[in-house]
Amino acid sequence: MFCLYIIDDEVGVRNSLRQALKKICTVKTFSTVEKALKSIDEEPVDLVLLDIELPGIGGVNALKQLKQKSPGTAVIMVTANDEIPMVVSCMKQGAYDYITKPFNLKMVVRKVHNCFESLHMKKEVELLQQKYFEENLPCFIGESDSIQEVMTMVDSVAKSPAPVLILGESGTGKDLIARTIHYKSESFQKSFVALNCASIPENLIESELFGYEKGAFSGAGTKGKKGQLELAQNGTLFLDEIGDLGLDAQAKILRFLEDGGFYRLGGTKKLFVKTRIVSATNKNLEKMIAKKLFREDLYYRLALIKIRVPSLNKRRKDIIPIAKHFLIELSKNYKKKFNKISPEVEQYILKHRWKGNIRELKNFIERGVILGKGPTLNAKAVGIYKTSVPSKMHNNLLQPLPEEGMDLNALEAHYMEEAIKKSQGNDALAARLLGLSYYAFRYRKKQLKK
Ligand SMILES: Nc1ncnc2c1ncn2[C@@H]1O[C@H](COP(=O)(O)OP(=O)(O)OP(=O)(O)O)[C@@H](O)[C@H]1O
Repeated sequence: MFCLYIIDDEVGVRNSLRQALKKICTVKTFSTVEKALKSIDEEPVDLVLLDIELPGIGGVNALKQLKQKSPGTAVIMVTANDEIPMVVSCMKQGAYDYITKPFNLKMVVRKVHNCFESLHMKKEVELLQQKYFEENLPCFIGESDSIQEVMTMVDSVAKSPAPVLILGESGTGKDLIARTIHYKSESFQKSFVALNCASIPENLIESELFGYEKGAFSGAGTKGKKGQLELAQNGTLFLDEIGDLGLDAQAKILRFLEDGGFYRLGGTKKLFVKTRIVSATNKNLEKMIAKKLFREDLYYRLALIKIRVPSLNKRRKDIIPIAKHFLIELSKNYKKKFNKISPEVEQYILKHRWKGNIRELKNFIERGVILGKGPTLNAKAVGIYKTSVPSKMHNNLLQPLPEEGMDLNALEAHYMEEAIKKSQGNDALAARLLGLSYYAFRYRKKQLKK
């Protein structure tokens, strides 16, 4: 049952309203707003009937205080006929509605009833949105100030249909942020369609984006096909790697952003859809504009709202929470019982430069979960070893630098090859022989082959 507060200094008003409304909700009455504000801590309130002429503080200030303390509470102002400017000001401050004195009690009951209905619908939508969110999105972890700022921005842009451009290095979470924007928007029940512009050959991208009519080109088939823009109708089209979009397709996307219209390939009829465009790239679009590889006018359209996702190395506070989150999630996926990261691995994780950002960190943990036994993720499982070579042995290898200089790369290549031979293809062992982490070794091995 909904809970209603009546705040009015006249006992007669409080009593008559209580009598009229007690059948449809739980009613509490207060003579001052201070008393009501204290009570909110113990019993949250759905709707307040607030007298605009409260002695002392006044209705407008009382409304401000109520909204500050309990932003989700609806407020109906109770007013005498001649206070219309004040009512207008209250509505601007977020009041739901107003009723005028002397009351028509039937009308009061109807207004309160309507308000409860809309609160009920709002709650249902919130629950549904939460369900969609949980079903479609993995958990987003981020404690650092910089990622909190990104999330605040996501919350505020989600509600508008404006295009958003997400910038950041590979693996920083741009895709996840694009999905979050969609599932926090009012069109969360509509489609979220993701198109990776880099993975589609240039000659196919336009038909993929805009669709085609039958017989538009050889191999177009007899039926025609909707493009991703149409499939995301009323929802969101996420254009990942937008920096890889060819100039022809850029021109067509620009036209769509200008008037919401487009043509299917081979089509003569202009089609209109309401699809929100969220795009992302790890490229420097401004440099691409200077080289005439990206249209400046499209850039300004796409980047009406720009979100920059910081690299993991710039938000080191998030590294351990994200690693722990992946450990638990991946442990569940692989039916293992990991629940802890050893101090040695934690130190490594904290010091390592995660060039591949969260994706690289995830792969690192996943490998440990697959190879290790648990419950602790230790150095052996993730393939990080300290050198087992006593340091005095290094001294025997060291020679003074020759006058003519030397080729350090050749020296490294020599010992890399020795270690590969000795370990007979076991990279973890070779890494240990050279005092390198598994990943550092693999990286150098790849460089060796180039
Ligand atoms: N804050 C986060 N919390 C938990 N998981 C995250 C977070 N950010 C990203 N991830 C996960 O990290 C992986 C990489 O993220 P995502 O694919 O969104 O990166 P991206 O920036 O779009 O990469 P690319 O530029 O290569 O497309 C995904 O598995 C994603 O779910």
